[in-house]
Amino acid sequence: MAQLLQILAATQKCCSLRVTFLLIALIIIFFSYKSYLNPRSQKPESTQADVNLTVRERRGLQSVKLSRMLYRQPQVLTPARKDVLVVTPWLAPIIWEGTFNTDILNEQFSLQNATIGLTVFSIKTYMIFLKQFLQSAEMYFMVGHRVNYYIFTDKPEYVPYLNIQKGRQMIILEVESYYEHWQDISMQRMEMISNFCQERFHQEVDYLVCSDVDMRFSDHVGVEILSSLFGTLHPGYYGLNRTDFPYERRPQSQAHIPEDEGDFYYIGALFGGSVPEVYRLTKACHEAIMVDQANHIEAIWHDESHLNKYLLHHKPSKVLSPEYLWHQQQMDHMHDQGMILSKIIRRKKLKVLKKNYQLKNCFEESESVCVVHRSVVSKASYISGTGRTGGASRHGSCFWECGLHRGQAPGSPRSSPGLWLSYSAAGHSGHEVQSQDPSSPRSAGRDRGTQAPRGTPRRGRWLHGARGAHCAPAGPGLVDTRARRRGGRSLSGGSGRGPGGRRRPTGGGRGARAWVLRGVPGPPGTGPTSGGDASGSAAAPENTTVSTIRHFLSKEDLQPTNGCLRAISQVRGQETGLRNTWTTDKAAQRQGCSVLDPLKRHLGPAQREVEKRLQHRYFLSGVGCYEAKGTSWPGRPQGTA
Ligand SMILES: CC(=O)N[C@H]1[C@@H](OP(=O)(O)OP(=O)(O)OC[C@H]2O[C@@H](n3ccc(=O)[nH]c3=O)[C@H](O)[C@@H]2O)O[C@H](CO)[C@H](O)[C@@H]1O
Ligand SMILES: [Mn+2]
Repeated sequence: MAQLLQILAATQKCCSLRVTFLLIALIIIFFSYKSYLNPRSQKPESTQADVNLTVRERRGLQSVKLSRMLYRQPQVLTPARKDVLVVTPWLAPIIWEGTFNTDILNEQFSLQNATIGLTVFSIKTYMIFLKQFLQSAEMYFMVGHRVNYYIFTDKPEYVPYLNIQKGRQMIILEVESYYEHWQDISMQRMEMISNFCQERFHQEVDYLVCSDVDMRFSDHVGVEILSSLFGTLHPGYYGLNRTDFPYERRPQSQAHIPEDEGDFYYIGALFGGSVPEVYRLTKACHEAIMVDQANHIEAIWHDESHLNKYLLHHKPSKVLSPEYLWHQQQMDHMHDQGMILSKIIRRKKLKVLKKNYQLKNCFEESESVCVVHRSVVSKASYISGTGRTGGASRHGSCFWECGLHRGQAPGSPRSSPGLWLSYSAAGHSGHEVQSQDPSSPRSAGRDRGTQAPRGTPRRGRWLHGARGAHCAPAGPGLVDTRARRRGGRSLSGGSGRGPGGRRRPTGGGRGARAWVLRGVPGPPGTGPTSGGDASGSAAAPENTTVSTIRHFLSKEDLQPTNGCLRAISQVRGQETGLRNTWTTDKAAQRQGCSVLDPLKRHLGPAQREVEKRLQHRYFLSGVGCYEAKGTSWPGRPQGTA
């Protein structure tokens, strides 16, 4: 009996031990499963570390450690989307919400240990869009993956300081834009991207995403978009016949596409792929642009036309649906398209910011860039783009003013009349006006925007000389890479040219100045993704966030009160007449579009002078210079079926 009791006790002990072990094992399994099931809940750095280990082990031909994922089985009899085309005839997926599993994609992508480069251009006044673009990218672009932002700008000192996430870098590439017209600047991107692919991208990143700057991310854009070559469907032309696409139709242009060809109409604002593919694309487009230039023809939609030609002959391996680029302003005027898309678009991932294409106002309040037009003569009155009057305006993270002033501009160290534009980060009430005497020889060249024939090399530059003190962006983690790069491998183009020296005739790449801002974990609440103030401006060094761009007009150019608007209308009329390619485009004319050219023939000497001296042509053309008959939306011909 005693023996029996002993055996029973031993069995019980053994059982309780087993139960304890079982419980511990269950707890371990539970926690590890939880994190497998929800990779997004993992910290990006721990995911990366894990993946790195896996990749290292695999590369060293050691054991492969693959994580276990649980997800819904693909339903072979239930298509993910029935309402839209999800694959092209050349078997490239068209990326629509509902067709992919982000967690699987993230996990698989992490195994590649790849870095993504996001190129964006903020040349001249387009700097106004950069902060919001970057802030939103920090929230939504490739979250959890390594990202290099490549910011091409002619004004590195105006690049906003942001606390970027760990594993990300902001690389400011100083390039000189020697073009007067926004169309040229837009096209010049092809050349610059191709140059920098050779120069550095191929060493630094695996994929490139090339984007406009006048946009903001409004939802997640992740690795689902990446492939060797991708383009994005233009929302304005979704579902139209190829004959209605605004391809370049003149056979004289390299971008020419005949009416019986074409798959889709791709938007110029978002494309990308692997570095070698993006290099091929941008190089081919740049070369085609150069041939066109030599033949005195400019494709109807500039780089976008050439992009469309390229993607027709080099089929992209992925196509992004219009969910990736929402253009509300255009949709408002393309009723049918808006109707079609509103039914099928589940998410709007990138939104084009509003630009005021009308003549009425200098600027318009857009989603979070608030712009106030101020006609200041004797009394300070403010007229906002939305019709509000009185006082300055603060909205979102930016504060903007534009207007005329006689006398002292806020914070101006000297009094001079002029049209000026200033911006400052939220939380900063002051203005910094960089004074420049309009009559000084230094300001007579580039800064004043004297007209030069297209492509003419120009002397002088913003960033050297007396204003050097303001030049280098400041801020924690910011490294001027010039020294390192000069000391490193040889750069075929040297360092460009010295102050006052001659610009290289090609546009950027070799020898450009660059600064790198590395993402470091900021104090809690300061990062844009940490749920705090999205402006991230609390720690911003003054020089990089508070800046002013000034434009000078002489007194006689401007009439009181409405002078600003009048001058702008005149310049715009002039510019439109000079530049808009629709005039010669029969297809556009057939669609009832014409160029707004009310003032071209009526320009007197004074107005010509204004036109000559306005260096903010870009800014104006950014505001808009088109008008189409029968619609208030200008821009493109209406693609009615
Ligand atoms: C949303 C969309 O449809 N975008 C395309 C469209 O016009 P957009 O009206 O969007 O062109 P845009 O004025 O935004 O110019 C394109 C880009 O060039 C850069 N930029 C331009 C001018 C300037 O002074 N400074 C500067 O930095 C900037 O990054 C800008 O986002 O057509 C262009 C060519 O006609 C391009 O193909 C754009 O990608
Ligand atoms: Mn744009």
